[in-house]
Amino acid sequence: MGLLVDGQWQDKWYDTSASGGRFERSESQFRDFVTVDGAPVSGRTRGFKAEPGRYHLYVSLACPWAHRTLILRTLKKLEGIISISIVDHFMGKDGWTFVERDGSTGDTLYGSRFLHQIYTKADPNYSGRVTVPILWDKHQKTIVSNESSEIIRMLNKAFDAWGDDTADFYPDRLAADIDAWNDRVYGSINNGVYRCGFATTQEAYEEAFDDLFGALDAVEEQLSKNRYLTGNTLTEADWRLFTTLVRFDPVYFGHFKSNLRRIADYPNLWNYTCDLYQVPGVAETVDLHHIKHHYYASHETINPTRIVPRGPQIDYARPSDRNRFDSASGGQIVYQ
Ligand SMILES: N[C@@H](CCC(=O)N[C@@H](CS)C(=O)NCC(=O)O)C(=O)O
Repeated sequence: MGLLVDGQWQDKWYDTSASGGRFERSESQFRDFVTVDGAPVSGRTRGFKAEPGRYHLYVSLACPWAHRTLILRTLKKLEGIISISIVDHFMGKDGWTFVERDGSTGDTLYGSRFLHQIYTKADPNYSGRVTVPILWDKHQKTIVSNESSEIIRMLNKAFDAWGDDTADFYPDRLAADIDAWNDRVYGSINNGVYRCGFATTQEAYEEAFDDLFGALDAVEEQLSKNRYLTGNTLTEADWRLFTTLVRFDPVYFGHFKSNLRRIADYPNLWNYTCDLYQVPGVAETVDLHHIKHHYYASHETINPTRIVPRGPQIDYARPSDRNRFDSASGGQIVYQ
């Protein structure tokens, strides 16, 4: 674990001393957009045109933020349009590294050893964390974006000339609702599990823990009445939640001490997780070996022995009860 300072790699764990033991995620720094016509979006100066074969995703199969981009790439049928490199699951003193094992591909573009070399290729003086995912432009040899929430918006719309233009995970009519769920889910759940796990004071941990389970209760309630977060349409908000839920029982419950309840203890959240897992193509994006080995082995301050637990036994492919919601009924429960 480390970061770049003026283009130089430094091995450093997160510093929570200035925030009362609270983990605060830093803002992503590359925030440009691929657009259909290549014009920069408002407020930005760099423009990137959507073209097949031009862009590349650097991802970790362990990372929930990168996982979102893999799911959108699959569901929008962009596998042949946007290539990928998968980093190793272990993140040690060199940060994310490229090793070919357990399904990791190495850096298929440049053969680099470390992900930080991709950041310094884009900006030799970069200062900041070296995170996945990265959307890379092979033409200009630069990072377009390292912010997953914005990368998935690009994958959803900009490549429709080649991908599946019938699938829209951010429809205009639901945008406000999706944004509202994203806000709640990001702070309390997606980042909430990290706020529990990386807290370094009891107070910071308990604050994050209460917030996390309060939000999970609210989502459970919503999912008792609707198949998906915003009703009967599967949207980006669901995929953003899913990548945390699928890691919850195998990792966050134990490793991050997020252990008031398992997802399997919430009838609606559990069936919803299985339902989303069973959407064609999604199961292939879930790699529990990478997920468990990454967290348990990489976070030495939390798990100094680096032992990866064998359990729990978990079956996301089991039948779910979510088809009790009939799409024609406006999200009301229809018992069969
Ligand atoms: N806001 C970023 C967060 C990405 C992120 O934090 N990724 C983690 C992996 S799960 C990472 O690469 N961490 C390395 C580090 O913080 O040094 C996004 O959503 O894209």
